[in-house]
Amino acid sequence: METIIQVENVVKSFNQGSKKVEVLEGINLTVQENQLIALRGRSGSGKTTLLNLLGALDKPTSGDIYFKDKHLNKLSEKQRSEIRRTEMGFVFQSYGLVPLMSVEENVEFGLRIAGVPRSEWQENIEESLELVGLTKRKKHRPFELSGGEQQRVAIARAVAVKPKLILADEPTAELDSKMAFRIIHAFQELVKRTSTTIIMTTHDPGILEILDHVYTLEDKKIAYQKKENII
Ligand SMILES: Nc1ncnc2c1ncn2[C@@H]1O[C@H](COP(=O)(O)OP(=O)(O)OP(=O)(O)O)[C@@H](O)[C@H]1O
Repeated sequence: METIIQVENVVKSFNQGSKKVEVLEGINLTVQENQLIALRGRSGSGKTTLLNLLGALDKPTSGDIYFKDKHLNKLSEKQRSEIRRTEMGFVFQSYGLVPLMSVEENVEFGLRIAGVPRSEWQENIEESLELVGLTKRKKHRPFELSGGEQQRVAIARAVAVKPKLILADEPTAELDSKMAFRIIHAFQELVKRTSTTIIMTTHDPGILEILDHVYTLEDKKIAYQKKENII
């Protein structure tokens, strides 16, 4: 099994006014490919901060993060952006959809910038829109959709690329529970069928219960949660 993410002694602090606030302190984490991982923790515990570091959107104050064999902190901004574009998918709270593009064009745009061969676009678009239940809305533009539907477009856009790593910040937050489980099952299928790894944050006890790998951020540290202690 290939290690996709290796985090070693990562510390992250922010300057808030004249104060330096430490959010993460000595984080160590190894993630293998083909895993679906949930990250939980109370509001403000640093979940988004950690996802930003794993996705090379931000740099740790100290410590090392490796994506496959690449030391993320040592890469140039251009190299980091190239990795984000071609090997990672993001489902973040501001969905980053292009307002002038329809649902299917937004997904297609994701495939284009990730460098997926054009011959695969149509099938990937159809498959990913079907997964999130938006086939019938594919001609609509984001402003015609609800928050939950926009969230599902962002999920389809990430899933369509089948990247090495998907980072998803509360991807099911705005969905009803039936749709939330549908998305989680789609994630489970994706990690089973392709070499994708998914790291998602969630507070939802029903979702935490069905996932095999749950990590908790608490007191600036991360801990692996044994299945029987999750809820
Ligand atoms: N750019 C920043 N500058 C200053 N402080 C920041 C910055 N980003 C995050 N923080 C602080 O870091 C802490 C952790 O924030 P983060 O968003 O990672 O938490 P979270 O666990 O994702 O919370 P939530 O569940 O509410 O989304 C918070 O106290 C926040 O104010």
